[in-house]
Amino acid sequence: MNVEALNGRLLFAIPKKGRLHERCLQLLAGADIQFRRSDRLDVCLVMNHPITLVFLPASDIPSFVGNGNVDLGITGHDVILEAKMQDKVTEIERLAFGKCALQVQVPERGPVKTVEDLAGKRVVTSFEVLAGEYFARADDRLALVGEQRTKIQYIGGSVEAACALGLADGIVDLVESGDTMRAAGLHAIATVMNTEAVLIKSNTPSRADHSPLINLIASRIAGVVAAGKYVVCSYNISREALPRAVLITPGRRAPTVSPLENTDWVDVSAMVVKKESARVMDELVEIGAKDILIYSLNNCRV
Ligand SMILES: Nc1ncnc2c1ncn2[C@@H]1O[C@H](COP(=O)(O)OP(=O)(O)OP(=O)(O)O)[C@@H](O)[C@H]1O
Ligand SMILES: O=P(O)(O)OC[C@H]1O[C@H](OP(=O)(O)OP(=O)(O)O)[C@H](O)[C@@H]1O
Ligand SMILES: [Mg+2]
Repeated sequence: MNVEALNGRLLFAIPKKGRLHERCLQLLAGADIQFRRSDRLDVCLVMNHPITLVFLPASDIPSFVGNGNVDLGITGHDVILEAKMQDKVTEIERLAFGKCALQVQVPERGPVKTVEDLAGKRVVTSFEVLAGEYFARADDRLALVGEQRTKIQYIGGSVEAACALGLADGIVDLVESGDTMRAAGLHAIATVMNTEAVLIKSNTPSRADHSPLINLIASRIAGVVAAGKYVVCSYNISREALPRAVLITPGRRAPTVSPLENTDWVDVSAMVVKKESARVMDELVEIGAKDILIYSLNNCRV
């Protein structure tokens, strides 16, 4: 890769592996950001925009973006706070994937039942900053000082094994389905924070002004995210029941209502949150709607 080739290009950091990688590639495809990544190469030119993609570990992306080495990035909200970069980056868009919770976990069959029981003991985590802040508050509440305070130890992975190995009395780690936690004989006793993947930009871009391109990419990505969250619901309803129907499907701005030829019925279509579409259909049936159809969206701009 020729360094010259990077000049003037927007640098966009993408997680190179892990839980966020595959979903990021889908998002780039949906936003029509085209590239060919040769084997193992972590820097790659986008063919149809003046953008260079940089593939990095998710936890390194906040500081690259925050320090202005990279203009734009996708990573977890959790690792932005862990890297203390929340004042150096702007979260442009929540991406609705990579959702999980950072939780305090202890052995299911053990003496520790609460955060207060665990305070002062040994906690192992990959999130030493967030866990440190959380337990510092607990220690302060309990007026623990010096050696009495919670001992936070960092390990890079497989944190869930720490209690069984005798390294820790509790851990702070991410939980999505809870399968990892349960398999390790642990259960959660508190939530430090909830997280999801976010699109971020640097507050101190160190190179050319890429604002128009950043806005274009952000708008395309927002469209792909919205298309995954909404469906279009269309149905026929009598004019008399229309006011009730509009309450059920208010749309994002307002529903589209078109008259049906030679009847006192109308055809209504509106965007509906995907997760709520079954309930919405039930309610429409109840007020006499007919021919209720749900369409999924490939892409949209809202
Ligand atoms: N089980 C999960 N479900 C949803 N999101 C997750 C999960 N685990 C991690 N994440 C999110 O993904 C981010 C990166 O974590 P991940 O474990 O995927 O990366 P990694 O540690 O670099 O990769 P790997 O674990 O494959 O070595 C986390 O900071 C969090 O925001
Ligand atoms: O609640 P669950 O659905 O089981 O997901 C939680 C697990 O996912 C992540 O691990 P990852 O797969 O990244 O492996 P790692 O521990 O090697 O990072 C996280 O560190 C938890 O261990
Ligand atoms: Mg991991």
